[in-house]
Amino acid sequence: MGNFRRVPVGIVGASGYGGVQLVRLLMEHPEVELVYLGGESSTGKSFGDLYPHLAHAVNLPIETVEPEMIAHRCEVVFLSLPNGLACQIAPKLVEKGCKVLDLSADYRFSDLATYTTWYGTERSDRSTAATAVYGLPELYRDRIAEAQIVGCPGCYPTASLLALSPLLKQGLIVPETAIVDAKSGTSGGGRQAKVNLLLAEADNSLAPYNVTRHRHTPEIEQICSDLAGHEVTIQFTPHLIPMVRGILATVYATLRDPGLVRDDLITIYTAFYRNCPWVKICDSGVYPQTKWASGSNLCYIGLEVDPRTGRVIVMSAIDNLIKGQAGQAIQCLNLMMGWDETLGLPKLGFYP
Ligand SMILES: NC(=O)C1=CN([C@@H]2O[C@H](COP(=O)(O)OP(=O)(O)OC[C@H]3O[C@@H](n4cnc5c(N)ncnc54)[C@H](OP(=O)(O)O)[C@@H]3O)[C@@H](O)[C@H]2O)C=CC1
Ligand SMILES: CC(=O)N[C@@H](CCC(=O)OP(=O)(O)O)C(=O)O
Repeated sequence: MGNFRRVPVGIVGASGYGGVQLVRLLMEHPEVELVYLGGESSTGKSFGDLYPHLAHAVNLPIETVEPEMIAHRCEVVFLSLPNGLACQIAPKLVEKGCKVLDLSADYRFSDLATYTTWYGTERSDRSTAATAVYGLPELYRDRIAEAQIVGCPGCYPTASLLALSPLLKQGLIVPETAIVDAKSGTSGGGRQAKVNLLLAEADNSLAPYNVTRHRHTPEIEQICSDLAGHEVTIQFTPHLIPMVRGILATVYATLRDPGLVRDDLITIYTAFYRNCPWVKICDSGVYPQTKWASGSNLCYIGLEVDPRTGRVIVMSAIDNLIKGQAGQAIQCLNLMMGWDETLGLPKLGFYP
C-alpha cells in the first residue's frame, strides 16, 4: 500500500484540443499524476481560466517550455504542439531519460526527407528520430513497448490504416487501387482560429480540401508500403464535415480474389484484430457511424463487398481527438510502461 507512487507526467501544448483531452484522460488514469502543463500564448494563465469546466478538478498553471526543467519534474512528457516544434524539444527530453509521446507529425516518418518535403522543416535531430516508433499499437505493439519516443499517428491515418491493414498485410487487394475517402469534424483543425473552421463557413456544407496533396498521404503510404512489403501509392481525399468530433474513412479497393464475400472479410478482420481491445468489427450488414465512437478510444470497422465491381468497401469510424490523437497516445504510454493497454481510457462512447 505505502509503496504506491504515481508516475509524474507533463503536457506541452496543454491549452489546445489535444492538451485538454490529455488533461481529462490523465486526471482519471490510475497510474499517473499530472505535474506540469506548458504552452506559449497561454503561459501564466491557470488551466481553469482556459477551460472553466475543469477548474474544479485541475489546479495547475500553464508554464513556460524549458526542457531541462520539464525533464527534472516529469518521467513522461506528451508533446501536443503544431508540427515542427516537437523536434526542437524532444531530443533534450530523451537525453534526460524521459519517455516522450509526440502527437504531431515530427516523429512519424522513418525517412526524414519525406517529412521535410511535406512539412517544410529541415531536421537536425536525426539520431533521436531514428529511435522513434510509429505509435499505432494495433500494428507495432511490441516496438512501442520498447520505445523511449513514440510518434503518434495522425487522425486520418489512424482511421485509414486500421481499415487497410488486414487487406494489405494479407495481400487481399491490388494495393494501387486503394482509395481513401475520409470526412473529419472541425476539431481536427485544432483550437486556433481558422476561417474555414468558422461556424458560418463549415456549417451546412461538406467540403473536400487538399485534394491530392494532404500531408497525411505520405504517412498513410509509409505504413501501407511497410505492410505490403513494397512501395504503395494511395489516393486520399479528406473532407471537412459540420460536426465537432469524429472521422469516417471509407476505403475502396479491388479484391485480388473476386470470389471473397462479406462474411469472409469479417472473419479475416476479426482474426486480424483478435488481440486488439480498441478495434470492433461490425456484424454482417452493419455499418459504423462516428457517433458510436464519440468520446471513446474505439475504432469501429464495417465491411462490404460489391460483387458487381469486385471491390471491398471498408468503413472505419473513430473519435479524431481520442483514438485519433490523445487516447491513442495514452494507449501507447500504457504499452511503454507495461500497463494494460486499456488502462485509464474510455471504453464506451457518449450517445446520442
Ligand atoms: N486535432 C486533432 O484531431 C488532431 C491533431 N493532431 C496533432 O496534434 C497536435 C496538437 O493539435 P491540437 O491540439 O489540435 O492543436 P491546437 O492548435 O488546439 O493546440 C496547439 C497547442 O500548441 C501550443 N503551442 C503553439 N506554439 C507553441 C510554442 N511555440 N511553444 C509552446 N507551445 C506552443 C499552444 O499553446 P498556447 O495556446 O499557449 O499558445 C496549444 O496548446 C498537432 O500537431 C496536430 O496536428 C493529431 C491528431 C489529431
Ligand atoms: C479537419 C482538419 O483540419 N484536420 C486536420 C488534421 C489534423 C491532424 O491530425 O494533423 P497532423 O498530421 O498535423 O497531426 C488537417 O486536415 O490538417
